[in-house]
Amino acid sequence: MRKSLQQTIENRTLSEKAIIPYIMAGDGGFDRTLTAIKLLQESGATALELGIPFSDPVADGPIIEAAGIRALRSGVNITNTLSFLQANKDAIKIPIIIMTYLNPIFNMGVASFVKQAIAANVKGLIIPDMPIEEKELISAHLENTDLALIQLVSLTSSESRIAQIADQSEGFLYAVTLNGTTGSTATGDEQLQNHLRKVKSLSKIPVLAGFGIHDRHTAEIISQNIDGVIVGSAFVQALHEGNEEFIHTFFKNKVKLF
Ligand SMILES: O=P(O)(O)OC[C@@H](O)[C@@H](O)c1c[nH]c2ccccc12
Repeated sequence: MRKSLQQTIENRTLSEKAIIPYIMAGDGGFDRTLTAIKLLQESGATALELGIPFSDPVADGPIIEAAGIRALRSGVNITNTLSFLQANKDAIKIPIIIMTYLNPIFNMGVASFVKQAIAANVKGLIIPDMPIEEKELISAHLENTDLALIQLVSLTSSESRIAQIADQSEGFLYAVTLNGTTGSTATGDEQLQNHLRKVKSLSKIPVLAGFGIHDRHTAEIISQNIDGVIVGSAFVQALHEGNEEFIHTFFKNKVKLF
């Protein structure tokens, strides 16, 4: 089933690339998260990746880890994040993608998690510590829903592995641009461009790149041969510091922040 997240990404203006910011749920309080979501959607974000704070965020670098610690300290978890989304469903116009590790989902119970995510109008899921071989644990609960289970390919995945993962991904395919944690620095060098061209050629669904994309310039270079980018640490940092200028520059506009 082709899920609506894929359609949203394909429907963007042809000349434009999709931009999906990642932010940490409840960093600075849920009021601030709502303000940030409104700002980003008005600025032109295609969708939003919302991270659930977790005590052992293996894929995350220092900026997102610190945001996670702030959120955890103020009591943010998967349940109150979904309640927050459900309560603000009408104000949130862009598709929300939840990024969480497997453990919090299992703690909550997969069926109950899926039910509440759907009630909160969540459109996508990124679960970085779930290998594709185990996706049935979640995907069995997603049949006939509009919740897309997004898969990741890494720089070291073989061609046949990329093809296999692309085939099973929903919404879009997430191409990780570096071997490391979030918040490192990616460059759009020729080797990466070749890799992304290859990923794009092996995928029937849109391809977005993420990890280390820290400014507009890098986003433009990296998205040349694919459909768009995901940008986390740079937005998390800018929002934490109240740095409106960074967001204006990234989206090339002037929507008011706080
Ligand atoms: O922070 P960066 O370098 O811009 O990377 C994207 C990213 O933050 C987001 O997609 C993400 C945050 N935590 C993750 C864990 C795994 C995969 C992806 C993510």
